[in-house]
Amino acid sequence: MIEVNLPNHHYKIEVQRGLLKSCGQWVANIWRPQRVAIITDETVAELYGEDVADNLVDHGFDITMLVVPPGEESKSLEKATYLYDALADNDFTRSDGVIALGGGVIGDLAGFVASTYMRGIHFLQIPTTLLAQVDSSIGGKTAVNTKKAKNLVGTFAQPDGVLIDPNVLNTLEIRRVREGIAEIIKSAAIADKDLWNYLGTLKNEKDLLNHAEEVIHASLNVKRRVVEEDVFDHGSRLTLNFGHTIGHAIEKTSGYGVISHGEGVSLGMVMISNRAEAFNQSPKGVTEDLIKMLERFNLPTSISLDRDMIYEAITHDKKARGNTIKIILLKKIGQAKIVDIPIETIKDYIIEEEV
Ligand SMILES: NC(=O)c1ccc[n+]([C@@H]2O[C@H](COP(=O)([O-])OP(=O)(O)OC[C@H]3O[C@@H](n4cnc5c(N)ncnc54)[C@H](O)[C@@H]3O)[C@@H](O)[C@H]2O)c1
Ligand SMILES: O=C(O)C(=O)C[C@@H](O)[C@H](O)[C@H](O)COP(=O)(O)O
Ligand SMILES: [Zn+2]
Repeated sequence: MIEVNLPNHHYKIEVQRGLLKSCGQWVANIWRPQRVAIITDETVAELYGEDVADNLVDHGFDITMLVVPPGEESKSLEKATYLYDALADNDFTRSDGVIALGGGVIGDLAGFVASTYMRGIHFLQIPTTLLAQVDSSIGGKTAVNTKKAKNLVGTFAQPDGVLIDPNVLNTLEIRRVREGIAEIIKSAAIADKDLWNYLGTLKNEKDLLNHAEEVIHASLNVKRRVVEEDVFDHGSRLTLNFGHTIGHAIEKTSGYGVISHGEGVSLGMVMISNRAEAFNQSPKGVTEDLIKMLERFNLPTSISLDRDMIYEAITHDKKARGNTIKIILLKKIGQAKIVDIPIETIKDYIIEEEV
């Protein structure tokens, strides 16, 4: 069990194989019996929806299932509006709660809806992808995308608890497993050399899944430490955005969901490090180390893209302030730094041709 201690909030993350089957008891330890909306997507609903709902009913909860289509396109204001209406139609009040059951899309969307419906109702996270289990379910960033940019509209809102059952990863497609690994590699690269070295002992994605509990714990601890230090993203938390400036822009310009979040982060980490190395802002060899680690888990490391389109998307990045933007670079493997540059200069970090 991991505890997250924030200035005005404290919650527990439980990581245990098979825990989903007894989630009713876990929820009952946090909430008294009440109305609960399970927000999920069609794929996850089919696989785990009934088990979770039945278990909660057995513990006295009154369940409403709210299901959206799977995929990044559901992280939208349109789906948020659908969910607000559904909560109101089912008479949800501020003493009721939301459970986000799914990947990062569901976590971000359900967290956003819970934190804005009636100015905020309680929510829990039950992440079902590796990415959500190691990154998005903790830390309290919620968001939806707009036509202009990824995660343009969102809140900081912490869950009352996070339940992680690594067994659910058995049904995950391998491409989805890789996406989670991209965020794990990011966490190791910015703040945990031991985790980096450990990842280097694993053969591939399947081998990593065999060691899921250790890897999930280590990644969560990186994120927990960073979030506890800077919950509102004013300073050190920005390092969790390594690879995301260009990554988010790639996701947006490819059409949400075509290049996934994890793939964008993988490409973004390589691109920014490659240029930083050329400009003597990161040490020689760091990009090659990153590429080797990403390739070990079959993540993409190069792409052809349109610099102007990527630049336009980056101008809406939340790390921009006036005419400058903060970028995240590696000081070395296991340590990151935040560098302020004029926003136009980001063009020098965007490589158009496949490398
Ligand atoms: N809030 C944060 O701190 C944070 C951090 C990282 C990423 N994110 C966001 O997370 C999103 C990406 O999350 P994701 O990669 O989990 O994508 P996702 O939620 O779209 O899930 C990927 C796919 O896996 C399916 N799925 C989920 N669980 C499954 C299971 N156990 N078995 C079989 N299929 C399953 C889903 O239906 C979906 O089709 C992005 O929008 C990204 O911006 C947020
Ligand atoms: O929690 C954070 O802080 C992160 O930056 C984690 C990222 O992996 C995640 O993708 C996050 O949603 C990005 O946030 P944003 O502020 O760039 O929208
Ligand atoms: Zn991310």
